[in-house]
Amino acid sequence: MTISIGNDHAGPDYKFAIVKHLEAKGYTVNNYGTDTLDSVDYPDFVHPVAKDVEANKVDFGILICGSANGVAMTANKYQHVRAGVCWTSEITELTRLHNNANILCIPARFTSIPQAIKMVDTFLDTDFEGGRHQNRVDKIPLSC
Ligand SMILES: O=C(CO)[C@H](O)[C@H](O)[C@H](O)COP(=O)(O)O
Repeated sequence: MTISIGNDHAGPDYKFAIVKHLEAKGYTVNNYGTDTLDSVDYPDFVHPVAKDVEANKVDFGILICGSANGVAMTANKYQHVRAGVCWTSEITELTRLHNNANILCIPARFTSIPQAIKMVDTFLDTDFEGGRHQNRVDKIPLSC
Protein backbone atom coordinates (compact mmCIF):
# COMPACT_ATOMS: atom_id res chain seq x y z
CA MET A 1 0.00 0.00 0.00
CA THR A 2 1.27 3.49 -0.82
CA ILE A 3 0.59 6.60 1.25
CA SER A 4 1.37 10.24 0.49
CA ILE A 5 2.03 12.46 3.50
CA GLY A 6 2.30 16.24 3.85
CA ASN A 7 2.78 18.61 6.78
CA ASP A 8 3.64 22.18 7.65
CA HIS A 9 5.99 23.41 10.39
CA ALA A 10 3.60 22.20 13.11
CA GLY A 11 4.15 18.57 12.21
CA PRO A 12 7.65 17.38 11.22
CA ASP A 13 8.10 15.26 14.36
CA TYR A 14 4.65 13.73 13.91
CA LYS A 15 5.43 13.04 10.26
CA PHE A 16 8.81 11.43 11.03
CA ALA A 17 7.21 9.13 13.62
CA ILE A 18 4.35 8.19 11.29
CA VAL A 19 6.65 7.51 8.32
CA LYS A 20 8.94 5.35 10.48
CA HIS A 21 5.92 3.44 11.80
CA LEU A 22 4.40 2.90 8.35
CA GLU A 23 7.67 1.91 6.67
CA ALA A 24 8.29 -0.63 9.45
CA LYS A 25 4.90 -2.11 8.57
CA GLY A 26 5.81 -2.36 4.87
CA TYR A 27 4.01 0.69 3.50
CA THR A 28 5.61 2.87 0.83
CA VAL A 29 5.40 6.54 1.86
CA ASN A 30 5.83 9.62 -0.34
CA ASN A 31 6.99 12.48 1.90
CA TYR A 32 5.87 15.87 0.55
CA GLY A 33 5.97 17.66 3.90
CA THR A 34 8.50 20.10 5.27
CA ASP A 35 11.19 18.46 7.40
CA THR A 36 12.01 21.55 9.49
CA LEU A 37 10.32 23.88 11.98
CA ASP A 38 10.79 26.91 9.69
CA SER A 39 7.46 28.64 9.08
CA VAL A 40 5.80 27.65 5.80
CA ASP A 41 2.36 27.88 4.16
CA TYR A 42 0.42 24.64 4.62
CA PRO A 43 -1.34 24.63 1.19
CA ASP A 44 2.04 24.20 -0.52
CA PHE A 45 2.40 20.83 1.22
CA VAL A 46 -1.19 19.72 0.69
CA HIS A 47 -1.41 20.07 -3.10
CA PRO A 48 0.96 17.20 -3.98
CA VAL A 49 -0.80 14.84 -1.57
CA ALA A 50 -4.29 15.77 -2.77
CA LYS A 51 -3.15 15.44 -6.40
CA ASP A 52 -1.85 11.93 -5.74
CA VAL A 53 -5.13 10.91 -4.10
CA GLU A 54 -7.27 12.56 -6.78
CA ALA A 55 -5.30 10.80 -9.53
CA ASN A 56 -5.53 7.46 -7.67
CA LYS A 57 -1.73 7.26 -7.59
CA VAL A 58 -1.79 6.27 -3.91
CA ASP A 59 -4.15 4.41 -1.61
CA PHE A 60 -4.49 7.14 1.03
CA GLY A 61 -3.14 10.51 2.13
CA ILE A 62 -2.14 11.83 5.55
CA LEU A 63 -1.93 15.56 6.27
CA ILE A 64 -0.67 17.28 9.40
CA CYS A 65 -0.87 20.91 10.50
CA GLY A 66 -1.53 22.67 13.80
CA SER A 67 -5.32 22.35 13.90
CA ALA A 68 -5.79 20.10 10.82
CA ASN A 69 -8.42 22.50 9.50
CA GLY A 70 -6.24 24.34 6.98
CA VAL A 71 -4.96 21.15 5.38
CA ALA A 72 -8.46 19.65 5.29
CA MET A 73 -9.96 22.77 3.69
CA THR A 74 -7.28 22.75 1.01
CA ALA A 75 -7.46 19.02 0.27
CA ASN A 76 -11.25 19.00 0.05
CA LYS A 77 -11.09 21.34 -2.96
CA TYR A 78 -9.87 18.37 -4.99
CA GLN A 79 -12.29 16.08 -6.79
CA HIS A 80 -12.78 12.64 -5.20
CA VAL A 81 -10.86 13.77 -2.12
CA ARG A 82 -12.62 13.28 1.20
CA ALA A 83 -10.31 14.62 3.90
CA GLY A 84 -11.47 14.23 7.50
CA VAL A 85 -10.18 16.05 10.57
CA CYS A 86 -9.70 13.46 13.33
CA TRP A 87 -8.65 13.77 16.95
CA THR A 88 -9.77 10.44 18.48
CA SER A 89 -9.60 6.85 17.27
CA GLU A 90 -13.39 6.66 17.36
CA ILE A 91 -13.81 9.64 15.04
CA THR A 92 -11.07 8.23 12.82
CA GLU A 93 -12.92 4.92 12.58
CA LEU A 94 -16.17 6.73 11.70
CA THR A 95 -14.55 8.83 8.99
CA ARG A 96 -13.60 5.59 7.22
CA LEU A 97 -16.73 3.55 8.05
CA HIS A 98 -19.26 6.26 7.21
CA ASN A 99 -17.48 8.89 5.10
CA ASN A 100 -15.03 6.73 3.12
CA ALA A 101 -12.38 9.37 3.84
CA ASN A 102 -9.25 8.97 1.75
CA ILE A 103 -7.14 11.56 3.59
CA LEU A 104 -6.60 11.63 7.36
CA CYS A 105 -5.97 15.14 8.74
CA ILE A 106 -4.13 15.22 12.08
CA PRO A 107 -4.04 18.30 14.38
CA ALA A 108 -0.44 18.11 15.66
CA ARG A 109 -0.94 20.86 18.24
CA PHE A 110 -3.93 19.10 19.79
CA THR A 111 -2.86 15.47 19.93
CA SER A 112 0.18 13.40 20.88
CA ILE A 113 2.46 11.38 18.61
CA PRO A 114 1.28 8.03 20.10
CA GLN A 115 -2.34 9.08 19.58
CA ALA A 116 -1.57 10.19 16.01
CA ILE A 117 -0.01 6.80 15.24
CA LYS A 118 -3.05 5.06 16.74
CA MET A 119 -5.30 7.13 14.48
CA VAL A 120 -3.18 6.28 11.43
CA ASP A 121 -3.48 2.55 12.19
CA THR A 122 -7.23 2.85 12.72
CA PHE A 123 -7.64 4.82 9.50
CA LEU A 124 -5.69 2.31 7.40
CA ASP A 125 -7.26 -0.76 9.00
CA THR A 126 -10.91 0.31 8.69
CA ASP A 127 -13.01 -0.36 5.58
CA PHE A 128 -15.88 1.77 4.30
CA GLU A 129 -19.24 0.32 5.35
CA GLY A 130 -21.09 1.23 2.13
CA GLY A 131 -24.88 0.72 2.13
CA ARG A 132 -26.74 3.83 3.28
CA HIS A 133 -23.41 5.61 3.61
CA GLN A 134 -22.64 5.06 -0.07
CA ASN A 135 -25.83 6.97 -0.99
CA ARG A 136 -24.71 9.86 1.21
CA VAL A 137 -21.15 9.93 -0.06
CA ASP A 138 -22.53 9.89 -3.63
CA LYS A 139 -24.41 13.10 -2.78
CA ILE A 140 -21.23 14.99 -1.92
CA PRO A 141 -20.77 17.10 -5.05
CA LEU A 142 -17.47 17.13 -6.91
CA SER A 143 -18.07 20.86 -7.38
CA CYS A 144 -21.01 23.23 -6.86
O1 LIG B 1 -3.08 24.81 11.82
C1 LIG B 1 -2.72 25.28 10.80
C2 LIG B 1 -3.64 25.61 9.71
O2 LIG B 1 -4.91 25.12 9.97
C3 LIG B 1 -1.32 25.55 10.54
O3 LIG B 1 -0.46 24.70 11.28
C4 LIG B 1 -0.88 26.98 10.78
O4 LIG B 1 0.46 26.97 10.82
C5 LIG B 1 -1.51 27.57 12.02
O5 LIG B 1 -2.56 28.36 11.58
C6 LIG B 1 -0.59 28.30 12.94
O6 LIG B 1 0.20 29.21 12.26
P1 LIG B 1 1.59 29.65 12.85
O7 LIG B 1 2.22 30.42 11.74
O8 LIG B 1 2.35 28.42 13.21
O9 LIG B 1 1.29 30.49 14.05
